[in-house]
Parts: sequence; C-alpha cells; structure tokens
Amino acid sequence: MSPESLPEPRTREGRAGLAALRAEPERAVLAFDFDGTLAPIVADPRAARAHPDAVQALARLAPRLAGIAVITGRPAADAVRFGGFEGAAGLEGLTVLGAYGAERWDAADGSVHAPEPPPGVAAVRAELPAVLRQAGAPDGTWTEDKGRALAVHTRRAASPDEAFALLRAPLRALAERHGLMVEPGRMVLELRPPGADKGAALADYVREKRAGVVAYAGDDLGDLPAYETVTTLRGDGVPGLLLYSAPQAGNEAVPGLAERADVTVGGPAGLVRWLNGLAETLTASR
Ligand SMILES: O=P(O)(O)OC[C@H]1O[C@H](O[C@H]2O[C@H](CO)[C@@H](O)[C@H](O)[C@H]2O)[C@H](O)[C@@H](O)[C@@H]1O
Repeated sequence: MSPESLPEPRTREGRAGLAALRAEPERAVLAFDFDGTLAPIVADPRAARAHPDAVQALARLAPRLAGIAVITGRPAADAVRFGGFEGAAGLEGLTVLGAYGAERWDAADGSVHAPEPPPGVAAVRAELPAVLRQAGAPDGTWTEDKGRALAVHTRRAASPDEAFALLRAPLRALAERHGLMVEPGRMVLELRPPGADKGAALADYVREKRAGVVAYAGDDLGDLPAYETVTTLRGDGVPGLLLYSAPQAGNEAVPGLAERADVTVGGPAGLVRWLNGLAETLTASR
C-alpha cells in the first residue's frame, strides 16, 4: 500500500477514526454517497454508472466490516441499477438507502421498500412544466422524475449556474405551495418531501448495525447532514472518518465539504484507490 492510496487524515478526530477502523473493522460501518462519490459526474443523469472498479473494491472490504451502505438522493432502485449492485459477489450484505433514506434496498433479499409519495409530489409534477416555462428556463433544462421527487437539472444548459440561480426562487415557491422542500445539489434543484435526510439515515444504519466506528464519503450539499451525524457520533465517543470526493477536472466544487473532511480523495477513482488501500492494510494486519 502506498501512502498516496491511504493518506494520513488531516485532523486528530480523523486520525482516531482511521485508527479505529483499522483496529476493529468488524465494528465499522462504511457509507457512501452515489453520484460524484462512487459514480463520476456526467452530463446526463441517466448515464451515470459506478466507477468500473467500485463494486470490486467494496466487495474486498465487505467481509471485514459490520456493514456497507450507499446513501443517495436517487431512488433506491436506480442506484442499485446504476451501481451494478444487484447480484454482486461479495456484496450480499449491501444496503442502499435511496431518496435520502426514505427508500431502502437490501441485497440480502433484493427487496425495495419505497413508501407512497405524499400528494404534493403529484401536484408539483402537474404544475412544474408551466412554472419552468414562466420562469424562462433555458434550453437544456431537464426534469428527472424520481417518483417521490422531481429534480430539475441545469448542467446541460448553456450557462448552468445562471439557469440554477434563475430557477431557484420559482421552484422553491412551487415546492412550498405543496408541502415539499427544495434540495439543492450540483446543478440540480430537487423538489422533494421533507422528513428524510442522509444524516438520519446514517444514524439509523449505524444503530442497526450496532457499529462502534463509522466512515462516510460524499461530495454534495445533501451529504452535509451525514457529515453532521459523524461529527455528533464522534462527540458521543464513536470514532469516525469523513471523506470528501473532490470534483473531477472541469466540474464544480460544492462549498462546505472539503473544509470539514478528514481525507480528500480525487473523485470516484480516488475513492476506489483509497478503498483498495484500506483493504490492503486490513489484510496486512490480519
Ligand atoms: O445523493 P447522490 O447519490 O449524490 O445523488 C444526488 C443527485 O445525483 C444525480 O445528479 C447528479 O449527478 C448527475 C450524474 O452525474 C449530474 O448530471 C447532476 O448534475 C448531479 O446533480 C441525480 O440525477 C439526482 O437525482 C440526485 O439527487
């Protein structure tokens, strides 16, 4: 293992988190965001796929850990499909928590638990085209219907940032009229029901696995609640590690994550290197 593949965390808490993870992996939960963390950012959200070596890297670690979860804003079924997680050898214990934790898929039985969306989602779906038209949404604006949420993407507009800024207020007003919230992300404004977030999803998963160590990797604003959960757990004496998946060349960075993270990896490829580095140190210390 080269030091590059498993760098020293830059904070004291992070170093304690990594030390605990290496000392007692069987008590550890590892959780990952999907887009931007396990899967490279691409222009068309339907074309996103996990890094080609991600499943194998996770599968190397899984037998040594208390649990691995993917916690994503995607519907659970989409993340399973785009991740290539179904039937993956070594990932029979994987859990995917979709829609910020409102949905769940377990590899153990292949079941998806996805509660009915609240009625506000149907109302927003019906009104959204007119709201976008009235707001002057530029060409390239694209709506992803996620079942229990609608995500308006601006990445393919000529000026993605300007389109994002233009649409923010009208979309927030639409969401609020129907009891939804706007979840901002990387060139996306998602109108979704409140009541779920990645922080609560991670805390529940850690409790379920009775884990005594936790690591979380993310890249976007929706990951901040999970960062917060790791921070809270650390305060309660549970060692934790925060990883930040930095944007690939030419892609935007999101404020608030890099500063808080203990370890920065270079996007999904860097995360795969880190996972393989961890797997090697665990094997070496067995
Ligand atoms: O929680 P995540 O797994 O990170 O999901 C967040 C959103 O990811 C997707 O959008 C992002 O990735 C797209 C594909 O690379 C990219 O085109 C887009 O600009 C990004 O915002 C997904 O489409 C959304 O539904 C997720 O909420």
